[in-house]
Amino acid sequence: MQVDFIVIGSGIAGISFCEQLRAYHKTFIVFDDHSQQSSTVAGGLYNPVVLKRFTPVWRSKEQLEIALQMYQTFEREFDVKVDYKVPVLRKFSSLEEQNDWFSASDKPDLSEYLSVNLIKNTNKNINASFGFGEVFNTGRIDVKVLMDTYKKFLLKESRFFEAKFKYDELAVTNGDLKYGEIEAKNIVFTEGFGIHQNPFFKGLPLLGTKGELLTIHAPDLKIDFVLKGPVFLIPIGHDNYIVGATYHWEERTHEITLKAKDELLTKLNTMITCSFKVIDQVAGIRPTVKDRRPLVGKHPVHQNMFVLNGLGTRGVMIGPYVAKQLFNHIEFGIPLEAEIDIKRFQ
Ligand SMILES: Cc1cc2nc3c(=O)[nH]c(=O)nc-3n(C[C@H](O)[C@H](O)[C@H](O)COP(=O)(O)OP(=O)(O)OC[C@H]3O[C@@H](n4cnc5c(N)ncnc54)[C@H](O)[C@@H]3O)c2cc1C
Repeated sequence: MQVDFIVIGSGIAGISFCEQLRAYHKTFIVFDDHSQQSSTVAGGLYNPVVLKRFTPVWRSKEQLEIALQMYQTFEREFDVKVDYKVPVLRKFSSLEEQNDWFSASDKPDLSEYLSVNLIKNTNKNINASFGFGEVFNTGRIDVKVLMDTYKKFLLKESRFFEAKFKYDELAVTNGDLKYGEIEAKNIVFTEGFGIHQNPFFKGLPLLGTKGELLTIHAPDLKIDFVLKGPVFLIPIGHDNYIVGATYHWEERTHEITLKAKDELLTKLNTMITCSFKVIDQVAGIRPTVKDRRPLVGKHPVHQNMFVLNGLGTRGVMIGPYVAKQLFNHIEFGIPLEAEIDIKRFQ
């Protein structure tokens, strides 16, 4: 079998890159062994503002434009709904925070994202005496539907190998790539935290930040917006809500922990007063990077070997943006932005 690309990983990074390949009619196959689950568990939220400090996300405008276009195309092509345009309300915990918000909303790079109206709380099940500020251009991608749909599509086309990619079985001779019976012009690694097993790129400073989320069932809560307090509370339908997430830098496993559950429940209990039941808990490792920028680029020796990683805490927005840059770089020779290029670590 001959293909233009082998892609290792079918998380948000892998799917975003494959969507570029599909748009340009490239042939490709995908390997995934489900060894990482950052995308599988992700809350799927996109939001152009850092809500702790009221600053814009790096390249927020460009990221949103490219990402929303990709999800829209995805919905059209595969006839599924993945993009839910849900508002995010930031809960204020003091008058000082309200003031900080209103001075931020005056800044040119934030004014289109932060509402200037103070929203009063009218829901008796929410604790928010200082009210909320609304963030515009936010939403939630149903990453599970995105991934399931894509896997089904790839399986139908016989392009999906549900197997571990064994790095030592990749033969690289004079620039030709061969893996078993497969000959490829290029290979792109989108393995998330799995990069640490990859002999070609494991030297890159991917740190990894474990995160855990709960799903709760809260029939009395009745909110149709994302509530941001000490944690996010994200409505997902049927009176269920995602609560999260935690950030832990020392543990690097996919095990759920009681410690994280307690931490999330303690924070949640400062936000809502009604009763609820925890119905699920999940964990994953975010592919975070030392300088908080993605890891994109070409292997220093093998010219047809590439990496697309380091999507960090915001894969939904940044994935399509960097996938497009990598594709344009490979196919049209357009230089990568210096800030995302792995050359910065060489
Ligand atoms: C708890 C939690 C909540 C989050 N919430 C959000 C959110 O609300 N919004 C947001 O934008 N981001 C969120 N994120 C971050 C987001 O999940 C990541 O940025 C994103 O999923 C990274 O995608 P990825 O494709 O790079 O990596 P991954 O999702 O880890 O995908 C890598 C894939 O490669 C496969 N793989 C690895 N090695 C091999 C191999 N040798 N052979 C075959 N397959 C291999 C793995 O099985 C995996 O499927 C969250 C993350 C966590 C953990």
